[in-house]
Amino acid sequence: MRDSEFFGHVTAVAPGKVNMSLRVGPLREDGYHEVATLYLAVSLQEEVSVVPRDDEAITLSLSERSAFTAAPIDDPDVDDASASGVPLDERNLAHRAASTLRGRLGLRRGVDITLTKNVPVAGGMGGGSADAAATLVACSALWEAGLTKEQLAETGAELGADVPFAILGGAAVGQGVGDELSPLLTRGELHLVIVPAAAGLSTPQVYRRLDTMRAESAVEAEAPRLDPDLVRALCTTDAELIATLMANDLQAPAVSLIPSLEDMLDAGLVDGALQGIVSGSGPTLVFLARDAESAGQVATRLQERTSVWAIPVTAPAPGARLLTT
Ligand SMILES: C[C@@](CO)(OP(=O)(O)O)[C@H](O)COP(=O)(O)OP(=O)(O)OC[C@H]1O[C@@H](n2ccc(N)nc2=O)[C@H](O)[C@@H]1O
Ligand SMILES: Nc1ncnc2c1ncn2[C@@H]1O[C@H](COP(=O)(O)OP(=O)(O)O)[C@@H](O)[C@H]1O
Repeated sequence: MRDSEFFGHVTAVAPGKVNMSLRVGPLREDGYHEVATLYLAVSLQEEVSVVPRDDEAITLSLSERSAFTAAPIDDPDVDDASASGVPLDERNLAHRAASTLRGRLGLRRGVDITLTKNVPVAGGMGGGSADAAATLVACSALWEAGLTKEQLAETGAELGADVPFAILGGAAVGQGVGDELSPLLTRGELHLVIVPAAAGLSTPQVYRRLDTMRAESAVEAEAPRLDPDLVRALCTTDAELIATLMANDLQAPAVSLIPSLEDMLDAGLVDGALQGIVSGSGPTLVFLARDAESAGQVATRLQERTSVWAIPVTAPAPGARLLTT
């Protein structure tokens, strides 16, 4: 009897991410934008358990240990899949991951998937992508597929632009639509504070708002490019220097959709953060702190003064990996 059959389940984890820099080029014909981004995996992670079934069904449930299940704000422009919180059907990225991998392997096996969501939903931290990454890793082990991380990342790229990074983890430059990764060798640790918002934002909606804002101000989008000083500063985890170079082209559109984010960004700086930006497409905010002690203080002060939830995290964190087999 094989290990996975003996235990009957496999559990994998995958990290949420922040974009320490996100530069967005013009809208392409395929509806995507060319990006140049500096991904950083954080210690907030999703957990996915898979149990084999006797039939071919793929089922999904949310564990009671989940910290987040919130739905995003209503938007008539947004399709159902993005407007219904965490869908527990074939629209869920974990479901799609299991189904895509099964198809690639030519298998007809079913699986029960349980998600423990610790990354804010629709928050710009790639929680769904982390679920997909952890599902690929867990199902690959359960089905004894013998695939490399690179092969899993290839399959992941079919599911979403951020999925390959959730498999890789650590720190990386992302190009193309965000799926062409160059891993960075970093030394040291960064201390961040994550501030989730009460409601989420739809990623396509934020990209669309950027296009509209650019069109209205007659700004021609240029080919996206990362500041090489920022990449160097990240490799040496030089928090002071990173703080001066963090940037996000999706911040202005996210703030225009949720104006109160601006006040919260100011509050974090008043409370001692070196810098604060919107994470990816938002609305989660990420503050960079000088060290662990400072991150704890920023989080405590923000919570006391504004009654938001502020979570100190560390980075870089490892990519998707098995907890048990
Ligand atoms: C903005 C970023 C920053 O890392 O992530 P989030 O902050 O949402 O997590 C990414 O670009 C999002 O990645 P991800 O959420 O995986 O995107 P996908 O599911 O592949 O695409 C959702 C939609 O976002 C838009 N999109 C995504 C990526 C990209 N480079 N250009 C785009 O215009 C497209 O409208 C696409 O249909
Ligand atoms: N496993 C999943 N977890 C969360 N949301 C998911 C998942 N699968 C699909 N979705 C859909 O994708 C949207 C964005 O998910 P998420 O990855 O949390 O945010 P973001 O793209 O901002 O990082 C959600 O609003 C939801 O409708």
